[in-house]
Amino acid sequence: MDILTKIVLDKRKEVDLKKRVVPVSQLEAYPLFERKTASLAKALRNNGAGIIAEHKRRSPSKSVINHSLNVDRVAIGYEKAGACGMSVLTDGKYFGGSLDDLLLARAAVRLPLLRKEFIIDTYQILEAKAHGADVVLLIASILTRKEIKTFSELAHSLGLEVLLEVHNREELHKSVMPGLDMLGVNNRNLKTFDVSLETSKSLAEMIPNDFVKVSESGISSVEAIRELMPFGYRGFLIGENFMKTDDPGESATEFIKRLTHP
Ligand SMILES: O=C(O)c1ccccc1NCC(=O)[C@H](O)[C@H](O)COP(=O)(O)O
Repeated sequence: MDILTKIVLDKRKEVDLKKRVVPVSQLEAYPLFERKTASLAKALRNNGAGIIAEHKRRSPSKSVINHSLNVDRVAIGYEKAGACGMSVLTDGKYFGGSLDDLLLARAAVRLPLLRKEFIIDTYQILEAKAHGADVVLLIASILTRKEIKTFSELAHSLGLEVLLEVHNREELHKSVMPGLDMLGVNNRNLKTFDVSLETSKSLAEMIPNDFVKVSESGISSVEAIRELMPFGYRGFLIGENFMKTDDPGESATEFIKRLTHP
């Protein structure tokens, strides 16, 4: 069984259990549920650097990346660096994240926050809103077209934006529809973990121009971003490259400085 299938099977069990402990009515009563969200799409359209900096402790492809940092310090560092937004991995089993990470990042910064999660149930979208997210990730390979439509409608009704992630042409054709805010191309094949920027380059021209294009994963240099910009990408999701250092905020600062002042 490939890792993505395994993650999704575990996620279904996890969500079923959570629903019994924290019912929707309780999520809707969280103070953050009423919060007015910020727009990541707008920030990416208006900011030359377009960096979405990620908080990621470990991953199936790299095991341990960094377990010694406080998420709020990382968030403050990313905000000071000039990132457009922050991605917070909330999966516990495979990435060492949690919804508390999202809450702590929310308390620390005003940056648009992406809940990076394997969303397979509307419940997780309500959870995202209740814990301070501005954006949810929908992964085309684990959802039907109907689910993508229902989930993005729910997200929008809560004021959340949607970043839809694809990895190939079939996923793109299956899932492009009005109402998505950003379209992300993941350079990492989530089944084999192979990473190639060619994935972003080859899919770029098939993405309608009304979506903000985001390139995700395996970006470790300013040169990579310069290669991707001519293909229309305005957002660049970077995790490991910042998180593997002792000070991800400082690392993001240097990176954005080099990008914007060549
Ligand atoms: O990162 C992984 O190993 C991974 C494995 C299986 C599913 C998802 C995975 N990562 C999620 C992401 O998409 C990345 O964390 C994100 O794009 C940042 O990537 P990177 O800059 O390469 O850390």
